[in-house]
Amino acid sequence: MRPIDDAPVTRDGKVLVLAYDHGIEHGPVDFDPQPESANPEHVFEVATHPAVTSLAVGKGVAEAYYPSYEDDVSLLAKLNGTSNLWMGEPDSAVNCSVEYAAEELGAESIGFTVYPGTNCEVEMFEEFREVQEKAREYGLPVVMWSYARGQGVKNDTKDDVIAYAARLGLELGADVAKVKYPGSREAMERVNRMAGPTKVIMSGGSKKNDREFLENVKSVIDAGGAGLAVGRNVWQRENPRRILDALEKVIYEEASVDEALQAAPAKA
Ligand SMILES: O=P(O)(O)OC[C@H]1O[C@](O)(COP(=O)(O)O)[C@@H](O)[C@@H]1O
Repeated sequence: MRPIDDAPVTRDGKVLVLAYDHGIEHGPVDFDPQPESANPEHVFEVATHPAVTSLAVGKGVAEAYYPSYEDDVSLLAKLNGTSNLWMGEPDSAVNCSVEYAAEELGAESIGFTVYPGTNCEVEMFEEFREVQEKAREYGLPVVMWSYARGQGVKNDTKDDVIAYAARLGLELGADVAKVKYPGSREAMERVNRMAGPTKVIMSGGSKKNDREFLENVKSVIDAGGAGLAVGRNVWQRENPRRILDALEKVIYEEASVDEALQAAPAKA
């Protein structure tokens, strides 16, 4: 049984995960462009925007801040993560269980990173199996951060590699596969086909200008993708709610990029 369609973590079948696990994955450097983004409370406030279907954070941030927001934000518990200080083959430490996420944190969905192609792939696939099966017991949808990288991967932005990463989401039982943007609408259509019923969402990436960012999102939606998981392109902006207004138009209202930009003008 796939729990995604009825779950409160989608809106009209679409997905906008606000990602905020960067304190683990990248460290303080990501917060420097907008210092207030280092304060989880600021990002929880941003996550109350109606365009956001869930907020992805690790266990510690969830424990400290989610109790004040559980009525207004849907928690996606990110169960594994590794710091940028780690210099080994890509891997990710499991630092929270599905049981803890569901029973203690109040999570409504689960996030888990898998690096296909790493020398740690066997262990990561096995860890994902445990998480996926336990999440099924709790009826929680699973979002797989599917990032091909490691010694087996020559080019992690190649469309073929991204299509493979999305396919692995289907093969391993993810409800949603989060992949890098493959560069064009055509490439994204193939990525979607490979994933079957697994919803595919694009990873936001480093901060871009409004138009370039929204055009990438628009091509994902036009290609049949479900949406995106985005961190820096929202909370590294001075006015995160403005870009969320524009994303709301593009993702849920089939607006063009021009329409979305007009509805959320820079000097509103
Ligand atoms: O491993 P990478 O590519 O450096 O980025 C990982 C980060 O990107 C995300 O997947 C998405 O966030 P961004 O939109 O800021 O790229 C985060 O969840 C994660 O912390």
